[in-house]
Amino acid sequence: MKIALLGYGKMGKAIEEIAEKRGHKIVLKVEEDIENYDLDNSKIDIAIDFSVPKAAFKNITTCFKQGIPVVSGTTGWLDHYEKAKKVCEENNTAFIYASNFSLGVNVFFELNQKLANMMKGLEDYSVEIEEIHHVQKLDAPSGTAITLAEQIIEKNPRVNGWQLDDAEKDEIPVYAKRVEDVPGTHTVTYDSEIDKIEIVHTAKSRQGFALGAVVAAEYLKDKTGIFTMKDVLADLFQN
Ligand SMILES: NC(=O)C1=CN([C@@H]2O[C@H](COP(=O)(O)OP(=O)(O)OC[C@H]3O[C@@H](n4cnc5c(N)ncnc54)[C@H](OP(=O)(O)O)[C@@H]3O)[C@@H](O)[C@H]2O)C=CC1
Ligand SMILES: O=C(O)C1=N[C@H](C(=O)O)C[C@H](O)C1
Repeated sequence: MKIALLGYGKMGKAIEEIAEKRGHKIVLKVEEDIENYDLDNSKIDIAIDFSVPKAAFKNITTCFKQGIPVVSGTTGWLDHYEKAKKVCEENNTAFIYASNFSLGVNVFFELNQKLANMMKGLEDYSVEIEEIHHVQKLDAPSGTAITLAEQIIEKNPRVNGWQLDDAEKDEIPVYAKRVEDVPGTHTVTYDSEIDKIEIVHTAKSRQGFALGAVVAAEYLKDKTGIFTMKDVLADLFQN
């Protein structure tokens, strides 16, 4: 595949390494906030966007308007997700967004939903989420923590929302910590007077995120429509 990397920071570089190992070619690297770059759809099969929250929507929709499918992992821009989907559909191309492309985190998401379903009737337990990331991270809480919170809200009718730090009784408090060099740790805790249940995912490097994004790009390349990591994993486990 000929890949355009929109964002060539920590993740862009990790994706380049894995994509090249899997036989793909990086044909464009957009490293910073530049106004115009050459998106020639005859030279690009797919774009992978890991940039910054304020640039993601423009990067993604510029590709769609050229008929280029997009894998996006940039977090902190999701207020515009529905609009991005519309532009994708209008231009008959393809899109996958995931707050976390790591295969391990996607298993963790399944676990979180199952646990939320089991805990919804147990009123003595409160629930909270903690995420820890490196100090350069621009957004808080992480996209992954928001996905975890949304999954719990969907399963548990006693929970009506989430808040960073101070939450109301019917909301999930989400705590965001910033520590040098941490790639990403997420913990969901259910606590009662009697005991505590915790599930934790600890990324040891950025390799898992990068591999998942390249696998998603391989899945998306010749498709049309809006997909999620659930589709990618279903395809992976089938083959
Ligand atoms: N979904 C997932 O699995 C994961 C998602 N992420 C998310 O990916 C994003 C990138 O993370 P990370 O690589 O660590 O961050 P970095 O800051 O290391 O990289 C982002 C890069 O994007 C560049 N950039 C700025 N403006 C633009 C623009 N308009 N177009 C293209 N690139 C631009 C930045 O340049 P400059 O420094 O000059 O501003 C920087 O080099 C974040 O939102 C993060 O949360 C991260 C890991 C996994
Ligand atoms: O910025 C990061 O580094 C990460 N961002 C994603 C998020 O916001 O959830 C995914 C991962 O945790 C690393």
